[in-house]
Amino acid sequence: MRLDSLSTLNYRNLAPFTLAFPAGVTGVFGENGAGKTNLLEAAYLALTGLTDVTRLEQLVQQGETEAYVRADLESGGSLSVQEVGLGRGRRQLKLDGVRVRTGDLPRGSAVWIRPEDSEMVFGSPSGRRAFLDSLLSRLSARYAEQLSRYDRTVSQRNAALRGGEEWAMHVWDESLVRLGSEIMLFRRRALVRLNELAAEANAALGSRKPLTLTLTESTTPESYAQDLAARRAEELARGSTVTGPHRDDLLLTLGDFPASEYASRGEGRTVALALRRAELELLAERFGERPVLLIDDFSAELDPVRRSFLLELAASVPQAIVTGTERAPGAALTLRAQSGRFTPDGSAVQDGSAVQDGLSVEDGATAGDGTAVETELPPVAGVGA
Ligand SMILES: Nc1ncnc2c1ncn2[C@@H]1O[C@H](COP(=O)(O)OP(=O)(O)OP(=O)(O)O)[C@@H](O)[C@H]1O
Repeated sequence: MRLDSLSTLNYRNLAPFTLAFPAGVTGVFGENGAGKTNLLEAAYLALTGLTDVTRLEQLVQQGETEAYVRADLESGGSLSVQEVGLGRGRRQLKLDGVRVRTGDLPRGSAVWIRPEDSEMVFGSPSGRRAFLDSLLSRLSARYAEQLSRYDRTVSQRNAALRGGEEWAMHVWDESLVRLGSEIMLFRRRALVRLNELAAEANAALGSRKPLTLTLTESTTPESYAQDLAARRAEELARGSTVTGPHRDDLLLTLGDFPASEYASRGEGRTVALALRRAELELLAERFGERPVLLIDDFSAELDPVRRSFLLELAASVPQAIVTGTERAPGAALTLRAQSGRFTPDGSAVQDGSAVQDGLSVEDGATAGDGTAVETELPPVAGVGA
């Protein structure tokens, strides 16, 4: 998978641009607040259609009402264009000019490693479930579909519980058991390979304690219906569904103990990196192509083993974008980030635009020859994805 170029307009603090990326590693360095994370976030959104920001207007530059990102991609020898238009609570996706849903975009196109990944280890079960569900949804469109049906069923069932509609429960239970059981079985199957890959990555990170991933399930496919019936009174009293895969956890055991409670900060960071490498390898195995790797703030990684692991991982994929407050070693291209603008290292910013060795940094509405570049804002009004 290759990101040939990325364009943004009105995206957070980023000046409008079209950036061409070479194969290999692109290093982006600059001071705090320069827009490095925003660049990776925009790239991830354009590549996958995904964002974990719930209030989409946060992604739109202050003072503007709509934003736009576009990725020109190369995959298996063919080219495609993915566009995302953002407005207040709205997201419109296009693939080669045609409106699509997130699931219609290539699902193995990018992996994003961030400093806050440690929260997966130390935070609540919902963060670990989100990691698992997001990965499995990308591995299987069927999983994504069934999970979204299951989540809708839980919400509707909760409303019925709050309304005291005990008489309707058998209908909700039937859907819940069918969808929930499929989700549990899929998770169990996927976990076998995920576990192997995470253990390998943990060892490659020099950890002397083995890493094991297990599911802690609140019920099983075999006992789900009985468990729901047994907890009916409690559920009616609480007005919520208390058993099922939406309550499960991905237990990360390092050595003999749960990492969430016993790991040191550094060990937790190692576990988080192992999970991300496992994600990358699983997507590569599933789709037969290595994703674009986005690494945010490699320079925050002070441990030399983890730092070289990150840089080696970046070198193991056809293309990676690596940000930091210092230059990434071995980069094919180095960009300096400054106030939402990106210029090749060493080149002067001229009227906000620069061109060097196949890289073009085009600012605003005109390219070098004065013609319009890909920054026209597509209509996003009245749509949702
Ligand atoms: N919607 C928005 N409109 C305008 N500016 C925004 C918006 N959202 C975030 N910003 C600004 O973008 C700036 C750059 O943030 P970013 O996280 O990309 O910096 P960074 O270069 O990664 O910094 P660090 O090295 O500290 O991680 C921040 O100063 C933030 O206030």
